[in-house]
Amino acid sequence: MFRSEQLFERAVKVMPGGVNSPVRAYQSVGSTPRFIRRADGAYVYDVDQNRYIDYICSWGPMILGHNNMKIREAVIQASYEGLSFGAATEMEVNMAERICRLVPSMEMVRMVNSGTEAVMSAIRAARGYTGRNKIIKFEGCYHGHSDSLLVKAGSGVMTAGIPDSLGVPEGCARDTLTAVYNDCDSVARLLEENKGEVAALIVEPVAGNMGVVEPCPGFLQGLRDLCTEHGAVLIFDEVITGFRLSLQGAQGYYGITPDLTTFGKIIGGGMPVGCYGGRREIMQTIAPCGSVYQAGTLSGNPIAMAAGLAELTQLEENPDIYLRLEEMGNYFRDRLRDILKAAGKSYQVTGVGSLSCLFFAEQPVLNYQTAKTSDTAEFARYFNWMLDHHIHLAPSQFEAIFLSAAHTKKDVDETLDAAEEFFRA
Ligand SMILES: Cc1ncc(COP(=O)(O)O)c(C=O)c1O
Ligand SMILES: N[C@H](C=O)CCC(=O)O
Repeated sequence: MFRSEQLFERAVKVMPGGVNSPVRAYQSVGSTPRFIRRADGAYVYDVDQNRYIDYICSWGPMILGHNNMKIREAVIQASYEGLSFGAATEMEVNMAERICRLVPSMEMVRMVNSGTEAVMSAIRAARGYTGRNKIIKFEGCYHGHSDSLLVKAGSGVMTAGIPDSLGVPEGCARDTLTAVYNDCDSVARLLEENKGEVAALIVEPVAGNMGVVEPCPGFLQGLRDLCTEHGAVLIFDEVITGFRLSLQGAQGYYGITPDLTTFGKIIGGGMPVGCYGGRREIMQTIAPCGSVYQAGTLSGNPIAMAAGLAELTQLEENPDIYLRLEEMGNYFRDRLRDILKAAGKSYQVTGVGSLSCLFFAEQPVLNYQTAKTSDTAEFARYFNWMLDHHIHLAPSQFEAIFLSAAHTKKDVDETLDAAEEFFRA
């Protein structure tokens, strides 16, 4: 028996599903999770000494590749000074200044410890600022696991087919309205029907949790206009797209300015971090400036700030990384489309920059409903074939394929050769 299997046997006895986050459990692909011992560059290595080309990249933060030397050194150096102080530090000022300088819509920021916390806090700020309760989110978008956002959510909840989680009181979900991604009319209708009651509209500017679904031309601008017209706060959840599509995230890439933005794991270089920020007048409602309460014992943790700053510094100093990722992403998607065509398959390849997805769906994927037409059994077969060929994909049809600056053309070709063999077979 392999060591991963042995560990999984032990894990399921003491952890729900054997994991600390549901998507890792491989339930929807019917195999055993590989237990990862270490990672370097574009590769992860499991406890059975197998090397895999990794396209999870810790769900985004490893944009520079795993075990980046400068991030590792920054973490080691910071650790000599102490692991946590629960007090103000210079490092967190540096981080806040950096984010505000790089992302013009961020006039003020507050650091937190995860994407979930960032989004939950941004929603609270928007409610406090507007004095309204209702929010609009999109079916299939995932914004972490806070109560009011576990409504028709993507990611693990979509994979497990439980989009409305048990344990969320009816009252928490009642104020969450859901619209159809890429459909501004569905948003306009909700805003009209709930006139003067909607505090915020939250969107993943590129949806990355129902597979990858790009915004149609005009969609994000339409949301901007509708929010302005109805006095609702526009929140871009850039936990996946932030510092990935560009140094200014998706908002820079598409040229749309939200009122608030959430960032997550990528600003921690792999450490548990998130932040929310945006317009000064909204952020000044946060305690101790204002009466919207939000706090965190470990927020702005010095080790996490050091790691994040080392990551952002490298991205800022090497802007060609984004050009390379875009080129590599286009190459990956184009060659995959050619492979499918040659195999007579009409599956959908989507994506932008370093984010891609292969939907086992026959029709174009524009939203949650069309994403759900995917043949998930066929995806599972593909996933396991790729895993057997040492390619580490996200174990769900409804997650993204992440490229990093460490992936070479050889890695991508090796991956696509395995895919080609699968479709030929
Ligand atoms: C767009 C988006 N928002 C929020 C979250 C929640 O972040 P976390 O898992 O760090 O709580 C995630 C990922 O999980 C995400 O992809
Ligand atoms: N889709 C999620 C992150 O973006 C997957 C990570 C998780 O929930 O463990």
